[in-house]
Amino acid sequence: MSNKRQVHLVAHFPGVNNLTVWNDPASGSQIDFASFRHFAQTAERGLFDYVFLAEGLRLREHGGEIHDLDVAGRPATLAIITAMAAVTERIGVVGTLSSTFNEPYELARQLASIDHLSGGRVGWNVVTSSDAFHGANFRRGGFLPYPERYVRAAEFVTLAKQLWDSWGADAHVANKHTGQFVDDAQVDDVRFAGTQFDVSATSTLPRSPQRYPVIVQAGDSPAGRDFASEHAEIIFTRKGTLEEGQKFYTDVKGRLPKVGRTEDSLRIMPGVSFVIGDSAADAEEKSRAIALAQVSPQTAIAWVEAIWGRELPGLDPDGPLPTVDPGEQEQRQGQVSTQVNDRLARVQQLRARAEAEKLTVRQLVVKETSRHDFVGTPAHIAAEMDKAVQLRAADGFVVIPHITPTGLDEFVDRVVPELQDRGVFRTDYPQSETGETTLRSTLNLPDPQAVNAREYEEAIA
Ligand SMILES: Cc1cc2nc3c(=O)[nH]c(=O)nc-3n(C[C@H](O)[C@H](O)[C@H](O)COP(=O)(O)O)c2cc1C
Repeated sequence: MSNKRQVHLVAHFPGVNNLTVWNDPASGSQIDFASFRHFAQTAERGLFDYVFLAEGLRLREHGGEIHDLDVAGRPATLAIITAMAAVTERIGVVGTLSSTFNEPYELARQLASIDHLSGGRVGWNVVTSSDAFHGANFRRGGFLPYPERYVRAAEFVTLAKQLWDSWGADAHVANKHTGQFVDDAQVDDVRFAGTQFDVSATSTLPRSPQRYPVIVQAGDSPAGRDFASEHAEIIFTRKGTLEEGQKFYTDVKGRLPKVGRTEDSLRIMPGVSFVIGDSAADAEEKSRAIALAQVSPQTAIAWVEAIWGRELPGLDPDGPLPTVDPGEQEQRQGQVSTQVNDRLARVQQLRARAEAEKLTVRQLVVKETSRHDFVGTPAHIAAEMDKAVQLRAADGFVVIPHITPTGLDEFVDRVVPELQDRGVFRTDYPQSETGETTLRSTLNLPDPQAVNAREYEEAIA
């Protein structure tokens, strides 16, 4: 292996936004297990670190109705990652699960179970979730005030780690001669009293192969970044360009020494899209066609209505932007990118862009929403990815195809060999001296520090 910094790759299952082209003839089901099996096995064939699922907790709405243009109705995360683990050997399985709406005891139990069942290949993307629209589905009946969300997330992860640590390494005795199954002295009761949780519990499970799932985080505020520097081993970010990436990378890695962590203990992985062509021109052409498929005429109108805060009957997607002033009606629920604080300012900004670049409604929405990060031949894409990693804009990428479930195939067949030829990507899954095959060992991450519960409780007292 070369001395160059190595590229990490993660495969994001498509399907939770308009970037997925579900009406392409090549697109398959987002529900059938065959889709998840194909995707996970393709990613494993490509030697990816893990397969990754985002999670939407409520169907999106537009004008008070289910938003009927986007993919909706995918099975729940924990069930899918468990099923994908069953049809793969080495690749990790990572799911997005909210710390605002779940309960630590139950989620810790589920994740430890999957860690056991998968031989130590599970990870958890800790998100705080976006708004009260999602919150209405839950017992809380709304949303946690913004400043408390990361407090809850930190308490959630701390309590979960105490539960995962509560069985000693040798507590599971199962001695057929003595008849002793469990060593009670090695199983601690967990008592946690924080501002969000008051829990007294005994874990029902022995320590799992990884002890803790690999912790991923997605959230960009200063509080989110602090949370990541304390708790996360991977950050999933949208900072996909070289400049944005380098700034983010320096900021987040700069927070680590303050909490006693090394640079290598946290990996930064932007989500990126790609379009592969036989030549640069071919790829550009494909990129334009995919962008148009991602933004149908109806999708363009719905997007503009969401920004304008009103219905816009009769709006021509191939004509100019509406001349009416924005309204006050929230059209879209459940999609962060269309929520605006100052509608008039946003509308003026869009009008200025449309005028300067001479864009129709649909062309403008394409420009605003469809960004293809890596466009070109396989060799070009590999070179650009390599460059971003060497220049510390990222440690690797969360690759997001636009077709379910076969959109990753071409990347694995054509871009992965180019990365290997450059000496920046593995040619096999690593074999550790101890024979470890956990996700954390695949990622080459250090063992995380055990949480000292007493210190934590003193700190928040
Ligand atoms: C790259 C990225 C991906 C995210 N994916 C999800 C997701 O799949 N499900 C979810 O509920 N929230 C997701 N979130 C939202 C976060 O949970 C969080 O609510 C949001 O980013 C606001 O937190 P912040 O102010 O720290 O950025 C994501 C955020 C980012 C930045």
